Amino acid sequence: MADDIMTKTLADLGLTAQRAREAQITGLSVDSRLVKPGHLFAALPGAQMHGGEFIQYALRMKAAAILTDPEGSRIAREELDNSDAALIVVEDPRMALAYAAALWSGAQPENMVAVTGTNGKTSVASFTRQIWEHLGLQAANLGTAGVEGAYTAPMTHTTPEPITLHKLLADMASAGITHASMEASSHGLAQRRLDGVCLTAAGFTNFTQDHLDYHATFEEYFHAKSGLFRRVLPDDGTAVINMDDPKGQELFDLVLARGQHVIRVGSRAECDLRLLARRFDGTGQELRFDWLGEAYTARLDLIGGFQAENVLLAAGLAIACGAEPSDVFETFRELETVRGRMQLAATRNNGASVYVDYAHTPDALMTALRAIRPHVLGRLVVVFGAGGDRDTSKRKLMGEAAAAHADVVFVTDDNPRTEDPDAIRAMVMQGCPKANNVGDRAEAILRGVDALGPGDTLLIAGKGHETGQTVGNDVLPFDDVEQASVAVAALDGKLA
Ligand SMILES: CC(=O)N[C@H]1[C@@H](OP(=O)(O)OP(=O)(O)OC[C@H]2O[C@@H](n3ccc(=O)[nH]c3=O)[C@H](O)[C@@H]2O)O[C@H](CO)[C@@H](O)[C@@H]1O[C@H](C)C(=O)N[C@@H](C)C(=O)N[C@H](CCC(=O)O)C(=O)O
Ligand SMILES: Nc1ncnc2c1ncn2[C@@H]1O[C@H](COP(=O)(O)OP(=O)(O)OP(=O)(O)O)[C@@H](O)[C@H]1O
Ligand SMILES: N[C@H](CCC[C@H](N)C(=O)O)C(=O)O
Ligand SMILES: [Mg+2]
Repeated sequence: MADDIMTKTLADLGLTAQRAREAQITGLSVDSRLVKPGHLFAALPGAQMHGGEFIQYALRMKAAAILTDPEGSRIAREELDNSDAALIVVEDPRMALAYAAALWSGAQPENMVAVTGTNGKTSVASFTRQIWEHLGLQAANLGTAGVEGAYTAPMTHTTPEPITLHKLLADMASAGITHASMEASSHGLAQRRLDGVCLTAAGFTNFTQDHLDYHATFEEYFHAKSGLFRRVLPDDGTAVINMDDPKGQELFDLVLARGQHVIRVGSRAECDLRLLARRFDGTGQELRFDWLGEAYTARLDLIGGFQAENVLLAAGLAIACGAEPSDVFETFRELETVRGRMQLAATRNNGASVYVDYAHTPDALMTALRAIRPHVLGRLVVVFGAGGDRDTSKRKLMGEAAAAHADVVFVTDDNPRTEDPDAIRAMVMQGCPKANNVGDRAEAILRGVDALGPGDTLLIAGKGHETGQTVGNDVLPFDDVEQASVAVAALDGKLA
């Protein structure tokens, strides 16, 4: 059975070697530690170092080809000169790798859509998949929470690097998945991870602060996101844009200049899918909207106005892939909240509710608190923290958002990673000096639940679906939904 190992030539992978050397490629890798004999090793320019530094190790592991940029080939000139391996030097090796990975793995689900934006990617990708499922299609979504739907698999990244991504897409296609929605993170876009994906449509949710640890400026962060429309979405693709976001118009102008199709979503008069009115109640909301001037009403069993925006964007993506609009709108009442996004986690004996949400940016925290407010009769309590080894400038802003939009605030730990948790909380507290500072997250949740009287609501923000607390390099089991039940059980004498 050893001879069933797949091999491809460089030409099969769309690559041309210098010095006209050919090679039979047995696999692709970006990490020298994973190179096997016959692999193509992509030596990429990194944030910490240049992958060119590792070409010597890849050659020692018998890599058959090296893909890199002029800098990488300069770093390893001597080793490359003394080697038989084929050498491919291009200006953008990440882009070349993305296409090579697509050609290596072959198949993708026929209808692929991607969604970018600071907040809402996972939610939109999930709602799109749920709409497709209700229309009887074989569908999956992939991103922060792994692959979900008619095909499931764990994932370690929101947008995995291309070798992993295309292996997954090929496996999904061969399992019969015809429709897939994926998240395009700004890291993924900046690093060309999804450039080899054949998109039918691409969606934009919103643009606010996050990841300023990775992107040097706001402009660079937006430039990475807009790459989905400038570069990845083909000329005949459809852009689905939330026009309520201030960046919506800029993207609309961009896709119009490229001649792509566009579906505008939002509450503004020019929108194709336009939200006209909504009414909130205890368990969800009623919507009135129109599609190209024709009016519809629908019920959503989802908490929070922003969920309606996410659902309409998902509807736009499904329509862009050919679904009948009125059939799409019929599915709205069936849509379920994404795990850890405005999820009702527990209810106290006095009727007070506890929600878990993944808000981990200043804007998301404000949005989540404002979204819950119309459902709250009494006080709104929040428990949240900010992640370690991540954008430090968002911490104080998150504190300010909590102080401005909640009545009682508990600042706690959220994945301190390798940072000092006390120092992270101190930075958050600068934005909400009157808050309670409780490092232990379980204790903070217990105290948050204890503070709830009749009509009050607690929002536990920041970890959503996560099942661990990362302290140093250890991941300790921790689940906000579970902790909410434990706290309610302890205080109200219920079984957890
Ligand atoms: C910050 C970031 O995105 N880093 C990615 C980047 O690594 P880097 O530029 O830092 O790499 P480096 O350490 O400088 O090394 C340069 C090159 O040498 C290679 N190398 C390194 C060491 C070695 O022994 N041998 C070797 O070959 C590395 O694989 C790399 O290709 O390029 C690597 C190869 O493509 C990625 O694996 C790596 O993702 C890391 C694992 C990561 O954690 N990324 C996170 C931040 C991320 O992408 N997150 C987003 C979601 C963000 C969000 O929306 O919240 C995501 O899509 O998941
Ligand atoms: N349309 C929206 N506008 C503003 N905030 C939103 C919106 N949708 C979701 N949020 C907030 O952002 C949080 C994260 O939502 P979601 O996981 O869908 O976003 P994401 O873009 O996938 O995040 P990540 O960058 O971590 O992958 C939610 O828990 C909610 O608080
Ligand atoms: N994908 C995001 C998730 C952040 C979630 C929050 N719980 C944190 O750890 O900061 C990140 O890695 O920045
Ligand atoms: Mg996500």
